[in-house]
Amino acid sequence: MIKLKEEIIETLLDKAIDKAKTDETVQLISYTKEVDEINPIQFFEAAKYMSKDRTFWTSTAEDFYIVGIGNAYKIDTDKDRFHHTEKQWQKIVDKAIIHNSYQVPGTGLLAHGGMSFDPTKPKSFLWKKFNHSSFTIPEFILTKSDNTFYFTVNVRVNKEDHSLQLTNELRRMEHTLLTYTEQLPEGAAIKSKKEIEPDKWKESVQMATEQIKHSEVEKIVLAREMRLKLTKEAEIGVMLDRLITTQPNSYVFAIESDGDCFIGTTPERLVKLENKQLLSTCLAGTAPRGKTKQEDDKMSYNLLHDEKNRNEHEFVVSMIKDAIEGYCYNVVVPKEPVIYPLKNLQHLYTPVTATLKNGHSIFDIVKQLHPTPALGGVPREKSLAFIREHELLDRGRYGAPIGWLDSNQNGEFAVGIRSGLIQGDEISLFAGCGVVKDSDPQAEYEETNVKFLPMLSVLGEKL
Ligand SMILES: C=C(O[C@@H]1C=C(C(=O)O)C=C[C@H]1O)C(=O)O
Ligand SMILES: [Mg+2]
Repeated sequence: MIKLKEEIIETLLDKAIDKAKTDETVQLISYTKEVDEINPIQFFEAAKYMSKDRTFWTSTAEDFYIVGIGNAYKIDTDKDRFHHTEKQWQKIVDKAIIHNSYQVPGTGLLAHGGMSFDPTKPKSFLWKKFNHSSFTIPEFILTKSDNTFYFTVNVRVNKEDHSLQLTNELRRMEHTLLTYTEQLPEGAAIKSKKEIEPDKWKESVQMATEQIKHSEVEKIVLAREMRLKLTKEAEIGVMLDRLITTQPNSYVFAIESDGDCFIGTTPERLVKLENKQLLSTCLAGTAPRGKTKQEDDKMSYNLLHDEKNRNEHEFVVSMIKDAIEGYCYNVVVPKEPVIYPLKNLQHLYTPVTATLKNGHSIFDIVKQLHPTPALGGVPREKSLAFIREHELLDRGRYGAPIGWLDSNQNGEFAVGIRSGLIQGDEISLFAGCGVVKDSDPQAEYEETNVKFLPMLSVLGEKL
């Protein structure tokens, strides 16, 4: 195994401190080395008392993990978020001293974070700890890719720093993070559960169908909230661990912000970019899973041939295709969706592949795509206006882009659904569904119930 020699870190730090002295600026150093196998959940847990800013990301199908601890830099903004974040990020990348000999996507200097669903909506009390857009460059990152483990340190250096002192401090933190062996604590369970105004929500679905029948609006996604009280403070590590083992074909994510935590297990990829190759996903149209193989196959067949669900899905496909065409070439869209099976439900799925044109970034694509009709509606502005007026919820980060990007222009964003906001011993869960002209409020209500299950089940709810 190649390990970065400790002297190199010291040399890098010396170089950066000298530069900080001459330029009168703060320098950002990033160095990456390969380390022995380590469980990403343990790495996350090890930092429990070290930082209130931890980030967790995995794609369970690919066994790919990024876990971030602390922040070397934060790009936070409420206004003009794509432009501002991209400009800041580019500035940081241009000036940083990067030592990463691996070039593996998701290693080295990277930003991890997300945005709110609707930046025009004033922030409510529920989401007080989350800005409309916030990206962290973690101080310590563990990346697992192709069964290889990488440890990255991003450190800010100023002219008063001493390289030996800093090296010792970093070495101490590294030791704590990489050698933690405590068992996971006992998870919290559900003490009480409250659906927020379910009848009013069904009325809003009815109203949406009326609007769809009588105007040019064709689809509106409506979400609702369930508030849980737990037996003790939520154990984020335990929840992540359980989500990973129970949710195949999904992303499992967590973003902490000053003690609150947005957590979830979403199957919905917004965009993945690797060496200019782009993959986006249309995911809309839902059925439960069958109890037997035969019943399951029948439900898949019915979903694939159901006009209402195909309609819901098609809106997403045509929008994503239109949205990326100006930014990409070689856009390939299969003609028919296939089934995307999850533990508790199944979706219609169409993957879209393309090659990103030079001069564009993952932010350009996220900006174009969000919100897709899988979370907003058709047409975009009119459906958003309906949501703003009638939804009984501040979505905050629910349904919004969450993900990471590295300094080599790779990155991945998912849509933050099947998710919840943890606040100590309470959690708000969110679930929504695509309302079209022939939606039945009771059936949509039941669809949202199934979408709550992945999060409820890791808190001990028996299915
Ligand atoms: C809105 C959610 O999911 C979205 C709505 C779907 C639908 O209505 O069929 C399916 C997948 C997602 O695009 C959610 O899970 O909260
Ligand atoms: Mg649906």
